[in-house]
Amino acid sequence: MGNVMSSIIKIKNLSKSYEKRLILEQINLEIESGEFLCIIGPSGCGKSTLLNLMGGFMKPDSGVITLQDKPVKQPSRDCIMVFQEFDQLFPWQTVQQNLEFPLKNDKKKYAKEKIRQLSNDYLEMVKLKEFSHFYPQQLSGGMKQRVAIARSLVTTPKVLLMDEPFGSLDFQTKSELHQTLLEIWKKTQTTIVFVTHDVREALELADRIVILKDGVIKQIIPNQNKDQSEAKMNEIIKYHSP
Ligand SMILES: Nc1ncnc2c1ncn2[C@@H]1O[C@H](COP(=O)(O)OP(=O)(O)OP(=O)(O)O)[C@@H](O)[C@H]1O
Repeated sequence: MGNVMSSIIKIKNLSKSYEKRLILEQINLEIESGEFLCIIGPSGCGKSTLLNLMGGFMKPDSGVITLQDKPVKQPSRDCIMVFQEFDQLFPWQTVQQNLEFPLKNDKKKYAKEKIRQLSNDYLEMVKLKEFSHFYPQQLSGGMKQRVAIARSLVTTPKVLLMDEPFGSLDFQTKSELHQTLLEIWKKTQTTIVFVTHDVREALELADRIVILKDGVIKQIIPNQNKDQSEAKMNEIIKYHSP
């Protein structure tokens, strides 16, 4: 028989408003363990709000989100967020020190050698081994984002939440990062929830694409075969555009 899939995140009847303006209305969604899910939708439709709720950075007005069947009440090491801004790195620390920081503070109390080994492994995964002694200000935007991804994953969270992480990068850098991210995702089997307003980016990356609009999920489009044809693009744009 086929795989038994299990949901790692369950969102039930979730609503959220800001100052009486309803942003998300009765959202229901289950995210499978190991899945790469993209959320797309027009600007201001509540994508970041939904991601922040999943990460425990804010509370819903009603409804519930569970991570491995436990209600999400606050941010946790199991569910890490990567933002669009590059300046999440500590400027006074080298690339390697930035990567080792979360490991040194992890409740697993890694030995020194293990910390070095893990940081080296992840630097290799994001192809930045030769830059381990560089400081963030010596790196390009794309490189900083590679470090941010490595730092988020080095403590092996269950879920990675990414809020338009490549939004301000050029096309070439973006495609390189897509490849790196897909490689790491396959290797680590982390569940990834990725917010973007770029249809092509969603088609390149996602197993499933959630289209959010007017406070509700308009459609969920399967994309296991990463079909980037014009027909598929149009299928999404049909729901996505105003
Ligand atoms: N803290 C807040 N207080 C009041 N309104 C807010 C707050 N945060 C977001 N909003 C509003 O809620 C709506 C949804 O915002 P959100 O950032 O979730 O949208 P988004 O889909 O991520 O947008 P974008 O694609 O432009 O980043 C927007 O209209 C925004 O102005």
